Amino acid sequence: MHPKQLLDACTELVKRTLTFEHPADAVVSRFFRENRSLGPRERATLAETAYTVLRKKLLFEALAHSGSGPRERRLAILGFAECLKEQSGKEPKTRAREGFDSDSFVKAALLPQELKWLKDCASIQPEDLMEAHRHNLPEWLVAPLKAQLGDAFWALAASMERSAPLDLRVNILNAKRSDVRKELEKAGIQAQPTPYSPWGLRVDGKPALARLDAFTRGAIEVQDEGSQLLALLLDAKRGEMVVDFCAGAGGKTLAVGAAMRNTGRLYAFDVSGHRLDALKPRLARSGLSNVHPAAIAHERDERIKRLAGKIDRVLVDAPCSGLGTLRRNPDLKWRQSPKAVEELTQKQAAILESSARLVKAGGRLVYATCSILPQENEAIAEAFSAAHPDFVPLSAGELLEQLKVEGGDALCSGGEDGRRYVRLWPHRHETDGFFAAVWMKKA
Ligand SMILES: C[S@@+](CC[C@H](N)C(=O)[O-])C[C@H]1O[C@@H](n2cnc3c(N)ncnc32)[C@H](O)[C@@H]1O
Repeated sequence: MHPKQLLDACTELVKRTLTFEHPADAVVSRFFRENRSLGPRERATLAETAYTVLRKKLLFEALAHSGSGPRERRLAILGFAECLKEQSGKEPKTRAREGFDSDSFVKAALLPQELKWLKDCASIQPEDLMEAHRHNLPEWLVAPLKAQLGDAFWALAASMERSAPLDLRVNILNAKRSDVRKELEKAGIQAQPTPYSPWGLRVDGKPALARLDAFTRGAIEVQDEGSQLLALLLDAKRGEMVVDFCAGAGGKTLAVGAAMRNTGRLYAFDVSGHRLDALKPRLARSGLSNVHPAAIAHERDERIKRLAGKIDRVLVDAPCSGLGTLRRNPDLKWRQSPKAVEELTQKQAAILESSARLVKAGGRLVYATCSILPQENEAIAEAFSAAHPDFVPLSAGELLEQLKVEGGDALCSGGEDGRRYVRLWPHRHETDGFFAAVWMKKA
C-alpha cells in the first residue's frame, strides 16, 4: 500500500477509536475484518498509530491546535510518525535490508506543509510542555497515583506510554520452559525466562504465534507475567476442588488447571457466557480435562449456594477498571470515570462476599484485580478483613517466598510487614498493574 493510502487508513481508524463507543481493540479488529487485504506490517502500523494517539492524546491534541487539515488527520500524522520511528528502531537489520527508511516513508505520506508542521512539533522540548501533556492521563487519575507513588508517578506515566512486552506462559502439563525456549529459538523467536514467574517466557518483539506448533499443541499461551503470578499465588494442588469465580476467557483458569496437573475439579464461573465460549478452544489446546466452565446468572447464583463451604481454593479475579493494563488498553484511561470506578467497587465487594462462602475451613481465598487504584484494591481487601474475622489475612510476600519466587518481596506492599499484598507496577516490574490479597478461612 502506498504510504499516502496507509496514512488515510490510519486517519480513519484514529477517527473511529476516538469516538470511544467501543473498546479500541474491538474497533481495530473490526477495521481489519472490513479490510481483509491488509498485510501484517500494514496492520501493525495501523494498530500502533491508533494506540499511540490514545496513549498521547493530550499532547497530540495540544500539538494539533496548530497545523491545517482535519483534526483526526493531524492526530494520525503524529501517531504514524512516532509509530514508524519506533518500528524502524526495533528491527533495524531486517527493515534496512528491505530498503525501509521510516523518514522517507513519512515524507512520502505527507503534504509539504504537513511535513513542516511535523518538524515544528518534533522540535518542542519536553520541559517546555505543560504537565498534562507530559503524563497524558486524565486529571482524576493523577491525584491518586501521585499519592501512592510520589516522584515515581512520572516513571509510571512514561511506562504507560510504551507497549507491553509479549509474555507467554508455558503449559507445565505438557511442556518444559527450557524446551519451549529452544523450540522458539529454532523458529527464529528469541525469548528469555520471565524474572518472577516460573512458567513465563518474555519474547523479543511481537512475532506471530498462532501458527507455531508450540501454540497449536497447547504448549504456550499468551499471558502477562503478572497474571501468571496471581494464578501461582492460589497455589492449587493436585486433587483439590477449586473455583475461578470470574474466569472470563480463562487466562488464569488454564494456569491453575495445569498447576493442579489436570486432576481434581476446577470450576470456571463467569456471568458472561460469551467470554466462557472463548475459553473453550484454549481449553481444547491445553489438554486439560479438569476444568468445568459454567455461566452463572450473578454472584448469588444457586450453583454457588450448592458449593458453599466445599471448595479448597477460590480465585476472585474481579471485574475492575483495568487501569493496570493501560499499555495494552490505552483507551481505558479515557473511557473510565470516577463514577464507573465507584460502581465497580460495589460490584467487587459483593462478588468477594459471595465467593468467600464457597471456601471450606482451612481453604484459601485470593482477591485480585488489574487495577492500580487503592479503592478497588486495598480498600476492598481491608473492608472484607474487617467484616470477616473468620478469614485470616496471609502475607503475600511469605507465600511468594514459599513458592520460591525470587525477589518476591519487591512485588509486595502494605500490612505490618510491608508484604501483605501483591502490588505489581509496569514501571517497576515490567508487568501490567496487578493487585492480590490472600486469606485463609479459619479451621
Ligand atoms: C478481570 S475479568 C477476568 C479475567 C480472567 N480471569 C482471565 O484471567 O483471563 C473479570 C470477569 O468477571 C466477570 N464478572 C463480572 N461480574 C461477575 C459476577 N457477578 N460473577 C462472576 N463473574 C463476573 C466478567 O464477565 C469478566 O469476565
